[in-house]
Amino acid sequence: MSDPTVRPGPGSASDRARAMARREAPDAQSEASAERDDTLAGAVDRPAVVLIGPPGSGKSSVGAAIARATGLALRDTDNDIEQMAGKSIPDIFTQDGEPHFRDLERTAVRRALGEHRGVLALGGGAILAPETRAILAGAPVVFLSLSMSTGVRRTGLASNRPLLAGLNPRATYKALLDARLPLYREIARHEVETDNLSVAEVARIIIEKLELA
Ligand SMILES: Nc1ncnc2c1ncn2[C@@H]1O[C@H](COP(=O)(O)OP(=O)(O)OP(=O)(O)O)[C@@H](O)[C@H]1O
Ligand SMILES: O=C(O)C1=C[C@@H](O)[C@@H](O)[C@H](O)C1
Ligand SMILES: [Mg+2]
Repeated sequence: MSDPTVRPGPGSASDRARAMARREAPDAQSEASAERDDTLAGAVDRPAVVLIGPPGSGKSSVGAAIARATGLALRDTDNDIEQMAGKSIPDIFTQDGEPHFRDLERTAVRRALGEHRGVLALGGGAILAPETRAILAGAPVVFLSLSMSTGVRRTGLASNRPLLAGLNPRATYKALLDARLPLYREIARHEVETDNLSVAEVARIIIEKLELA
């Protein structure tokens, strides 16, 4: 996978973006940036890194570790969706249904891509939307991959993942992986296999690959 932005020169757009991200509040949203929403999504130098992967792959925890280590701001579109809806993700699924959740998610991802310059963690199913895959083209997307057994273990104790709440989590997780793997790989610039790595190790690999520090 080629990556034209991994080795930016001094004073490059990426350097400026990182400097701005350190100054910016994570969810600062000016009127101007709201207007830029549609036009700038997909621009190559924003955000600094976009994390994708199935539930439990570590997008939120690795994102937080990268943010701590680099000083970049962290944004997680799952949090943005909960703010937009004024309720938790399980409540959105239960009360409004998955299609409504996916609508909110498309909007949240488009906004975040247009205005956030730091570390961006996406929800596990965000890449299901063709529109989202299209606007991710050119962004520094990192796919955190993992096996079914690791995914089931990491998500097993959490009750906040409505898609995995069924009777047979292993089969559900396998079906989810099978359906999504080609989509994650279609848009990823880098893939980090996380089964045998700690959160800190995954974060360090990404920081080095994308020269974020
Ligand atoms: N590389 C890792 N090694 C060990 N534990 C990990 C690793 N990555 C994530 N975890 C643990 O797995 C759990 C799920 O991680 P996390 O919430 O970051 O996943 P996620 O990709 O954001 O999931 P979701 O799509 O549901 O938001 C957490 O308890 C986290 O500490
Ligand atoms: O994998 C998925 O489809 C999801 C993952 C989470 O991050 C949340 O976005 C939501 O629970 C759906
Ligand atoms: Mg998460």
